[in-house]
Amino acid sequence: MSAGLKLRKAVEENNPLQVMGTITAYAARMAEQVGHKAVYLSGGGVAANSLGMPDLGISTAEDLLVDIRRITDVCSLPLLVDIDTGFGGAFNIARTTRSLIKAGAAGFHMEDQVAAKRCGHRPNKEIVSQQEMVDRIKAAVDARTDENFVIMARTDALGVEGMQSAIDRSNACLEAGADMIFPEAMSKLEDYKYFREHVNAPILANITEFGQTPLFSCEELGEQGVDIVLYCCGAYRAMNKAAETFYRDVLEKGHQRDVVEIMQTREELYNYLGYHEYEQKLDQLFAEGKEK
Ligand SMILES: C[C@](O)(C(=O)O)[C@H](CC(=O)O)C(=O)O
Repeated sequence: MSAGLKLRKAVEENNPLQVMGTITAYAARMAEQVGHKAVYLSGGGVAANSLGMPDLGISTAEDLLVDIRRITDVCSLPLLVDIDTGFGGAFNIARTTRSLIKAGAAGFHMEDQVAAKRCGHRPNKEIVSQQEMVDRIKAAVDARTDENFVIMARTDALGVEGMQSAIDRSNACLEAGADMIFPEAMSKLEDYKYFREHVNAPILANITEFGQTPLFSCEELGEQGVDIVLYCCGAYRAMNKAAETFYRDVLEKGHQRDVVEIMQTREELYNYLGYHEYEQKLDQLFAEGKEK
């Protein structure tokens, strides 16, 4: 079953589907083993984690592809990827689409911001015309080499032009062949319901911390008709806070004894990695040589 089909099935079977942001291959392994059904690669996450840069359209498709391949190599869950504005014109979007499929991604979301984009929860966003966004979607649909690969249109119009524009843009994208819709930065719970009633396709709610959207629960969102709940950066933020605590504590105290309790143990790490199985394999493979 292709990754895209896996994602479509997961959306159908889970109401709503929780999609977990996993910034690294190891985090994806953890999310899978904890029991999640789908994972996500955040554009802001790649910029911050892999490049040490802000989410302002600085990363390239190749930056993303490196992280995608690492994740799909070790995690069998469908991976949804944030491709910002698609990394250029129609031919670039086509290339991005094909490269993501080859790298094993299940789908992407592409947005209607201008190329010099901002995080969706920041002020002063600018969006391209509806026609330009429709052309972006058409380029991706036309380039798709797996018809089940999910093309999700993200619209940042709500905070710029209002609800009606977000609905109109989403419907235009669906007509152009998009499969799912991501209305960015909703602030009211009932807006999801209204939006879903006017957009006949699965919709994603991005429940990102410290942004415009309150931390609605999965149950509350499900009641509004939301199909997918995205936790794009939560685990990453938690990891970063823990790392910062470690750095500060060791600097201040000259030892790490007080922060050991917030750490994952060596054994836990090894279990997620299958370290002991690897070791056994190594011993089996080279047993003969050792006996001599
Ligand atoms: C979804 C998002 O594009 C991301 O990069 O993960 C960001 C998340 C965030 O900044 O909290 C977004 O623009 O919403």
